[in-house]
Amino acid sequence: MKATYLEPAVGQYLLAHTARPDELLDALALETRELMGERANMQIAPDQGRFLTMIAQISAARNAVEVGTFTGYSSVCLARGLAPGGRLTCFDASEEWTAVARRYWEKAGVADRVELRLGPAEARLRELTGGPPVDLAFIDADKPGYPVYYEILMSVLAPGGVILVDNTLWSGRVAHPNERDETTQVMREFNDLVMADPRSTSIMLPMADGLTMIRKH
Ligand SMILES: C[S@@+](CC[C@H](N)C(=O)[O-])C[C@H]1O[C@@H](n2cnc3c(N)ncnc32)[C@H](O)[C@@H]1O
Repeated sequence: MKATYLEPAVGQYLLAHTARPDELLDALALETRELMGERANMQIAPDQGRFLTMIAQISAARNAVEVGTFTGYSSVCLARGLAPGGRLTCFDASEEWTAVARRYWEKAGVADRVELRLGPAEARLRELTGGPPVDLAFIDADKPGYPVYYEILMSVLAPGGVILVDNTLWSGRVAHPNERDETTQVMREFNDLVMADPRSTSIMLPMADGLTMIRKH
C-alpha cells in the first residue's frame, strides 16, 4: 500500500474502494516480489494503475508513451485503456526486467499494441521527434532524467496532451527544507520547473508517492 500521505486506515479504505482485485495484475505484483524482493517497490501502486487506465480511456489516447517499464505493471494498465487502434511505446534500459513485462503483455492480450524500445531513455525518446504527436505519457524512471524526458515529451506532445509523472513527492521529503540529499533536490527542481512552465497546467496529486498530471496547452 503506497498511500503514504493518508492515515493508514483511510489509505486501506481508499484502496479497497478503488482497485478491485485483478487476477493478472495481482499475479504480476506477486511474481515481481518473488523475483526482485525489495526492488518490487519500484512498481506503481494498484490505485495508480486504475488511475492510468482511466486517464488513458478518458483521453481516448491513441499514441501513448511510457518511460520506465520495469516488469510491466503500469504498461499493462495504460495499454488496457487505449482507444481502438491505440499504441503504447515503452522505454526502458533493462532487457531482464522487461522480459517479465513482455510475458504479461501477452497474458493481458495487449502485446499487439505495445512496442518496447530498449536502451538509455534520453537517446531513444529523441527518436519520437518528427513522428505522430503523443497524447499521453507516463514518466517513472531515473529521477535525474526527469527534466530532459519532460522536455522531449513536451516537444512531441499534442496540444491538450497529458504527461503523468510518478514520485513527485519523494516520500514527502521535497516539502522539508532540511532534506538535502541529491534526489530530493532533483525532484524539487523538477517540480519547480513544471510549475513555472507557461506551456502547461499541472496538478500534483497525493496519490502513492505523489503523481503529477500535466496538460499541455
Ligand atoms: C520505477 S521503475 C518503473 C516501474 C514501472 N512503471 C512499473 O509500474 O512497474 C524504473 C524503471 O526505469 C528504468 N530506467 C532507469 N533509468 C533508465 C534510463 N536512463 N533509461 C531507460 N530506462 C531507465 C529501470 O530499468 C526501471 O525498469
